[in-house]
Amino acid sequence: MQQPFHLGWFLGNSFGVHGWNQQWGGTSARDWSLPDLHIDLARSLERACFDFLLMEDSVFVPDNYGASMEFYLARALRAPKNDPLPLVPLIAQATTHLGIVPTISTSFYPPYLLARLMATLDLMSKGRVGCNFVTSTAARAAQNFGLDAHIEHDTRYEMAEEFVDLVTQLWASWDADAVVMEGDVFTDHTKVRPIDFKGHFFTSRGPLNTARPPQGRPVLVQAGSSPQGRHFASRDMDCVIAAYSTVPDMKAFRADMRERVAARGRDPDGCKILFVASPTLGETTAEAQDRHARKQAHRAAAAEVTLAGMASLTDIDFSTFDLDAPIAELTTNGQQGTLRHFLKQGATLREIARNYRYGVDDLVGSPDHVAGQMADMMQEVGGDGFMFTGPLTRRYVAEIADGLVPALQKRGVVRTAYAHPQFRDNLLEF
Ligand SMILES: Cc1cc2nc3c(=O)[nH]c(=O)nc-3n(C[C@H](O)[C@H](O)[C@H](O)COP(=O)(O)O)c2cc1C
Repeated sequence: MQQPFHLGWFLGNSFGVHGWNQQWGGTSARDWSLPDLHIDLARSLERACFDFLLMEDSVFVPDNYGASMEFYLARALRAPKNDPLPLVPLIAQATTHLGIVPTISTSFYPPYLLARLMATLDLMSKGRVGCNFVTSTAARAAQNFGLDAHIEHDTRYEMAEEFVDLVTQLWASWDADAVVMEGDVFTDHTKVRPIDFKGHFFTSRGPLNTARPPQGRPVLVQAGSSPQGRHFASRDMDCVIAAYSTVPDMKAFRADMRERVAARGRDPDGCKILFVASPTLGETTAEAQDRHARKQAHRAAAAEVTLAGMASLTDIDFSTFDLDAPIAELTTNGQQGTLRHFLKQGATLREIARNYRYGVDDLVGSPDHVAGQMADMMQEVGGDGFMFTGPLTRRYVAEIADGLVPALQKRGVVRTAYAHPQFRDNLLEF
């Protein structure tokens, strides 16, 4: 009997514009700033017993392609985009078990504010939130927060580790049994303590002025893939998400992460590793193959969209490069692991744009066929699950939640019911 695996949904472009100029987009582009599409998504994921919904975020309008904001704004790529945090309580109200993971920048968020905000959300949702920690990667983002240039890549991760140290201590500044509500006493003051945190980057006295989060601390998630990103993730994270497109790359990442987690004195099974996947489904395998071929042809014809997307993640203006010249090694202060994965996919930029796979992209077929492919892949990789991602339309969500997941459930490889009320307990269940 195969060990079951976990399912998450990685919502790229988060609370931005979805479905604009796309078939099956319905009214979601016009209604982009309303929460309805996200709430529908969350309800579908819960019906399919997903562990969690992760909402990406970024805090800048890109101008990395052609030194102008035009490419991005004209196509609604990355802007406009609302802050995803206000969606969290709305989704929590609309669901009962789904984990909800907004993205937080450790480079720009004041740690005390973040600790209080996440504790509040964990209390409001009775223990169902998590936090995707990113260091933010764009110079433009840094400039929105008063810096001339972004903090150096590895230093950002040192800050991130200290940030997590501090917020974790703030969450623990109230004992679990501090609120007693006995006689005249609401809170036992002996169970609430200052933390007097004095780090290299951050200082905070504490304690938090709200109570301890029900999970002790929200579920901690991270997606860095450089050696520094992996090192950061290994100390505290409950879950690491990664975008690789081949089984050997997935296996190598998993083995490396588990080694790093063990080297920190932790049980490697305490840190779940989930891989990004975008299946293409059809009622028959032939129909799915046809859809996949059209998707690939579309990508090959729209090289600029791929290159502009990568430009905004790496601060490299690919519009200035010869698309057919051999591509040299490039360096970035942005997303280093992502750039490395991108450059591996061809000899020239045109070839890379044509071939580019963000995650596991070649799962193609009927729901039952893809469920078999995914089960086999997880068996080979060793765990711990997948993060679906793709163009957010209600049609695509239904294909995954109401087509593919029931096929996975039939095979017994994903859960059919939640065993626990809280997010971390479900994540660590198997
Ligand atoms: C699935 C996934 C989701 C991510 N979500 C975000 C995000 O919401 N915001 C962000 O700034 N970076 C995001 N990243 C980027 C990572 O935080 C990280 O910068 C990137 O993977 C490169 O790793 P490195 O910085 O360690 O080189 C994401 C990466 C992956 C693979």
